[in-house]
Amino acid sequence: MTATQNPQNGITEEAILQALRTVQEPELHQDLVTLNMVRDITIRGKEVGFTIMLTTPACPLRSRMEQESIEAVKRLVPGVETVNVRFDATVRADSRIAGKLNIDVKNIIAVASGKGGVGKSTVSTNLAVSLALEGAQVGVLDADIYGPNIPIMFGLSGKPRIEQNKMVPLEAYGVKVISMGFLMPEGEAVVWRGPMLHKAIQQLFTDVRWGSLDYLIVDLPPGTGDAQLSLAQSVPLTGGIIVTTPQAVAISDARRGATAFKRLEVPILGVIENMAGEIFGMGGGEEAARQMGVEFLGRIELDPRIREGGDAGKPIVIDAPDSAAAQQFRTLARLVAARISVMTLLPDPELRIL
Ligand SMILES: Nc1ncnc2c1ncn2[C@@H]1O[C@H](COP(=O)(O)OP(=O)(O)OP(=O)(O)O)[C@@H](O)[C@H]1O
Repeated sequence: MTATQNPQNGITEEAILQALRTVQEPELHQDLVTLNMVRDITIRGKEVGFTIMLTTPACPLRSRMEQESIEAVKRLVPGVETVNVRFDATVRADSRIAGKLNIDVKNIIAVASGKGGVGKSTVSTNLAVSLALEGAQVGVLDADIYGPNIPIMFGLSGKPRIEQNKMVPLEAYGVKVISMGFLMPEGEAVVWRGPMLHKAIQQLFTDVRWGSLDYLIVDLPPGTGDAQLSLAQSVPLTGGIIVTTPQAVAISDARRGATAFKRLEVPILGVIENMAGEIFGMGGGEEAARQMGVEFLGRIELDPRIREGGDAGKPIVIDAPDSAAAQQFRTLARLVAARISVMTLLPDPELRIL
């Protein structure tokens, strides 16, 4: 930590840190100094500055922290006239992943649904692109062996290059993408079962040049069968997200999904209700989350532009960034990132399992 002390006017690094001890990180419920988030304090006359190191670039509460920090320093350190707050971010790594997989991925998030067609791939895609738009390093692993349509949603086609025996992910909108579809012979339906499936899924994690990733989003096949089991056994998952639609049938499927995650000891980040609106109604996802005792992460409304953009390889957060649905995806991404930073802070991973 560098600091220019200015003892003449009583403004010291220690006094600034003392003031910042009164500012809480709103999600983590501890102060900025205890969480080691304050860096590079500078003091020039009556002007002080420092960097707050966020645990995710997608932090939804940064303006609140900025305001509270400025107020605290001005109030508690006499003589300070100007406070410049800078932000930087390092995403914390999930301790369950570090060292277990031979890849540099900090967090692995699985997106699941009890049944097909509820918008799981749409959520995976827009969530990934939203996190990348916030400045995070993001990858998507399309493990949906029944309908690997992530490449279409990203507008990607062709096979990945092989470099030194590893696949190089294709890339769009700042997101690295690998799909089970790339491994399947074209036009052939492959029945992946048991050990074959297990091996194929594991390869998508370890035999790919992911580079450094903050978040790897895994689009699971719908349902709660072989593939999900295999995945949860092959790799440590930071958390799972369950996508549902507002209808009752979808909700009971979602509940099955939650039960499967719990059995596999995968922490549940929460439930997303997709396609909410006049046709399907709304509120079902929230009710399902309540019944399951997990967090409700939000609602994405039904918008034909989501389907059109998906088919054309242009996620709505890029194609119609000002639309309500795009804003809902952006908010969702910030919330998921915040939930993960809280989770990775917990000392005992067992505590995370709801
Ligand atoms: N909120 C929405 N509004 C309008 N259309 C949507 C919305 N969400 C998803 N869709 C459309 O619904 C269809 C199914 O979505 P998607 O492929 O994401 O579902 P899925 O659950 O991944 O399905 P699968 O089980 O086939 O993998 C797609 O055509 C998609 O564009």
